[in-house]
Amino acid sequence: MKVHHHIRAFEQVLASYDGKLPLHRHLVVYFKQNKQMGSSDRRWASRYIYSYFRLGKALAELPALERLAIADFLCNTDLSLITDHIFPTAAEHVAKPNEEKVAFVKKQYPSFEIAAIFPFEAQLSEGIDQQAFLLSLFVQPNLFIRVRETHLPLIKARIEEAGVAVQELSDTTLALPNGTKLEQIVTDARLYQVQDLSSQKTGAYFQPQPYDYWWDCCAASGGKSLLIHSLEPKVKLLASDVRETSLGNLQERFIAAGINDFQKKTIDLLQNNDQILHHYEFDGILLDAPCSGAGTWGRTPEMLYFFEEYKVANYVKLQKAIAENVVKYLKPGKPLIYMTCSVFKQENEEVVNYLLEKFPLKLERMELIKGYNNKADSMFVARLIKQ
Ligand SMILES: C[S@@+](CC[C@H](N)C(=O)[O-])C[C@H]1O[C@@H](n2cnc3c(N)ncnc32)[C@H](O)[C@@H]1O
Repeated sequence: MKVHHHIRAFEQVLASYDGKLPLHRHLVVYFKQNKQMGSSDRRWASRYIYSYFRLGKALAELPALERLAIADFLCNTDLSLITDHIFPTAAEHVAKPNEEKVAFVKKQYPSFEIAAIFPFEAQLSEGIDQQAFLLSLFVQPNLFIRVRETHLPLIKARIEEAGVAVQELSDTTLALPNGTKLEQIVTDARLYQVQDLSSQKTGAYFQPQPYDYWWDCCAASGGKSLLIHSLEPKVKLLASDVRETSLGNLQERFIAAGINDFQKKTIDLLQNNDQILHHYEFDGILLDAPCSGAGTWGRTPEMLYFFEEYKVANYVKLQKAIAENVVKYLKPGKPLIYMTCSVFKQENEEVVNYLLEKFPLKLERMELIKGYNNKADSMFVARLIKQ
């Protein structure tokens, strides 16, 4: 029977995964090693394993298959063979709104609490609607791209011609269904950057001026560096990160975007860097800090499933230490932009409060940019001015 085939495929992929690699990378390797799986098998196995992790830590006492049947029901509007087999009473509710589906699960499984999906004691940042945030974890976020205002009509038209539902969210932002093979539709990679909606919105806090010298001190592969450059192409940039390989990707992305005038350096901000940086003074610093990533777990639900709360305190230590090491290179009157993709107050407002107490910084404004109503990530951003 086909359902047993589905069950076996799910159980095998679940057993193969230990949470160490990102799940999408693990699946690429797993499917390569399991060539007998056809495209339909791969699609179902991916759907099952992602849905399974979206249930986070809820109903942990149930056997994996029962949890999967519930999770797959909550995350999808069509019925899977496994849900139909294990949780048949759910069939008539599968296309209903999520609030109703949650209420239905609660009726069948009285121990089900939606808050148990994300059961951390650490508080959420100011302004987050906990219920809306939790429900958003059942939904895969969109793919967002940032484009030049002048290119937007052409790019949008091409995507529409390819039969893909595209939404125009601003003069420079388009939203597409996740999984869209954009590189096959818009073949010139210089015309767009993949960047989450909330991440794009942090740009409103940067306000660079022409010929300013900015430092993106946790640059990774350059998402924020490219954003600041698009806001002010005459900005001078130093991009650094502790990971050299990320800076290699950054360089490739910059060159692909036609940008050649930037510096990059491998710098560990937990060390004393006065030797390398003593003569540097910046007009602005972007500190997109390493964090729990809890605002992005809609994209990576495996992180939600495997996350252990003690790690929040470790990230906070790292965030404070990195901030301490960069503020001294900022000119007076100029901004430090502190950002995380976390929803935890400890990593956001509490780090900002610590910085305000410890350094001559003044808070201009801060915000938790909520992505959950737009099928996007959530990000925190604060603009602090050195006195
Ligand atoms: C949230 S990511 C940055 C994302 C990036 N700004 C973007 O927009 O794509 C945080 C980065 O901090 C870097 N990082 C972690 N510890 C660091 C350290 N001790 N010194 C410098 N960078 C560090 C990580 O390698 C990671 O690339």
